[in-house]
Amino acid sequence: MTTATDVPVRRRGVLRAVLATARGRITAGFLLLLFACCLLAPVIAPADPLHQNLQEILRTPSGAHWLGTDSLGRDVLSRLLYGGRSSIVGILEGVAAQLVVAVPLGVATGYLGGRFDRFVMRLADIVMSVPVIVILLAILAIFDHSIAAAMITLGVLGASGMMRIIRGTAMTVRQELYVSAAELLGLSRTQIIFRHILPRCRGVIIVQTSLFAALAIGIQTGLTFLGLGPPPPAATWGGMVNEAATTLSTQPWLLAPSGGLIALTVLALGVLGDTVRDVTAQNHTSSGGLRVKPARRRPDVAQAPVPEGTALLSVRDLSVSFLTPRGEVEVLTGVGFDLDAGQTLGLVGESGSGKSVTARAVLGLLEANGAVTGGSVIFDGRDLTRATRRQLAALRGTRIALISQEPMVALDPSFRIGSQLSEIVRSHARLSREAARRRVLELMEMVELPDPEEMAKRYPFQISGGMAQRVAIAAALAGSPDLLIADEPTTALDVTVQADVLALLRRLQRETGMAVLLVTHDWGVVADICTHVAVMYAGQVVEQAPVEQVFGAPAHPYTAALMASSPEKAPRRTPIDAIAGAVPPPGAHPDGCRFRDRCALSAAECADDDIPLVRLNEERVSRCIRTELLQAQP
Ligand SMILES: Nc1ncnc2c1ncn2[C@@H]1O[C@H](COP(=O)(O)OP(=O)(O)OP(=O)(O)O)[C@@H](O)[C@H]1O
Repeated sequence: MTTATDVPVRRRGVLRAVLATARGRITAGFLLLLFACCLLAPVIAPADPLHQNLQEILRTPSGAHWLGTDSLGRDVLSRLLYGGRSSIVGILEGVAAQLVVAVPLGVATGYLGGRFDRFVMRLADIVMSVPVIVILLAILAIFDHSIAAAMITLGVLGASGMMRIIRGTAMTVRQELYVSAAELLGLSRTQIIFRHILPRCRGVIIVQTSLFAALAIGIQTGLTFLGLGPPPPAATWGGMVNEAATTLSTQPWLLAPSGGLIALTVLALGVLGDTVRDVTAQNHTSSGGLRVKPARRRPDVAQAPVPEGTALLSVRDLSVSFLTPRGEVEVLTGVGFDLDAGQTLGLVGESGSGKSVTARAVLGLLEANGAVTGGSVIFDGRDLTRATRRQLAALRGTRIALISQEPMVALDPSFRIGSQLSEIVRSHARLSREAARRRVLELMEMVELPDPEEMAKRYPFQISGGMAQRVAIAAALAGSPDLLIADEPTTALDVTVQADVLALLRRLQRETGMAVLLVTHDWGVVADICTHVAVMYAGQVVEQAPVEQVFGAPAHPYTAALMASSPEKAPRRTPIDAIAGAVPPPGAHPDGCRFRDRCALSAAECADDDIPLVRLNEERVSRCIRTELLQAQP
């Protein structure tokens, strides 16, 4: 789900997420310290880097010379610090040149495409074929050994690689639905580039920049080592390595400070780049830089309508947080429910109550800025919150399948439906082409697609939304899952088609005996196919019970209000009884009962403490202390 707030979330999130990892903190800290020390060299260096003392040549570290002295008795630490200044300035010049060329061109070619893209790409091909070292040597000769000129040239020549990568990312983002929506809403190209494309490219830009910086240090050191940089006695890291090499047999220590510092700097830049890549990649199982707390057990919470241990899916005390510009916000708090084979549990609630996040957390598919911070998701006896990415990937599609609101998004428009289904079928079982074809036709029949043979030959854009949802259901069934998670599977469909798809889901569930977790905000859908319902409000389950009991008499004022506001319940031509106010955003919930500000039955004690789930009967729980009052109402 992409919200209007996503862009700033990502902008602030990368730095925080990098710093939340140990390697991010260590490498960023080391580089910052190095940069600060080098830039402050005139203030902190213990000696003049050019001052020679022939009485004290080739000394090992001592109190007077922390890193020893070189063959002319100069203080190695001071020379390293001063040499670092020119290295850093050179790197910054190269990085700046690379960014100035690569970012605008990469974003523009990826987003605009067309002739401009083709022209720039051909130019990039030519630049990439140029031998960089020859050009650098020529530049150094022309510009009198100017490292700045060499680094700027390196930045410009290296920009074509970075530009290609940014272009690829921009092309992907261009195809996202929210970018199309922004275009339809009339945002200008510049606005779209700055609001949507650039923030998504930020990760790759940082990664490429740190890799380029590492490369630039290597090349700069090589050039100064060969004496192609500033002439002696100027302090440069490469020059120091050169000096150390000449005295290697008499004083091997001399190589350690310069060689070690160069190696550490290159390593730190590489690791920092990797860390940025890891936190910005859509690594759905990463903690997104959030600290995972052990499950908080609340002994007073009676949230197990099905006895613990027997349910196929048992979500216990699940908490999920996201990193946002306002810091870490808890979006789910102690969510719990059970779902057994053959049951269909409807997760209902207003927009923003946490239904989709719950479904994604069960699948281990939270966005990179989110993480499960407590609780467990026990599926068939295994805690999925502790499963590795590989284990989760092995479960998804086989034992747990997902169908979403937008079936078309899951179908690749460039392949025929039959071939896409066949690929999925063959990923689950080793089947010959012919056996896979038969299985595809069988699945298509199962989901009641008319004329499967003919349908298999069609492309996704040649079928309707309802048909596409049936194809998506067939794909989900290919692995014979035990649990099907359906996130608003009928919301995008025509009303008549909705009924058909629901009937299909009901029949398939009856025949296969799978459990279904259905996210919806439609009570009609709940009444139609659910056996149980869990009502969510502001990141908590406020009531869970079998559907008949909920429809008989809601046991939470929110359930009652939600049902009353349902369009299906309202008599024709009467206004819908909408719930006043809105779901409080995560992080801004009132104390005590989260619904109390909107609740007609709210009393002073509702604000006192967190309201626990109270067991009303064997199969029913409610997070309300005034349930009797509600049920006494006509
Ligand atoms: N990646 C994210 N970063 C920050 N906040 C998020 C993220 N994803 C979801 N949220 C927040 O979590 C809350 C619950 O979102 P969720 O999508 O689960 O609601 P929902 O009940 O499914 O609503 P809807 O029916 O509109 O999809 C919302 O306040 C949403 O803004």
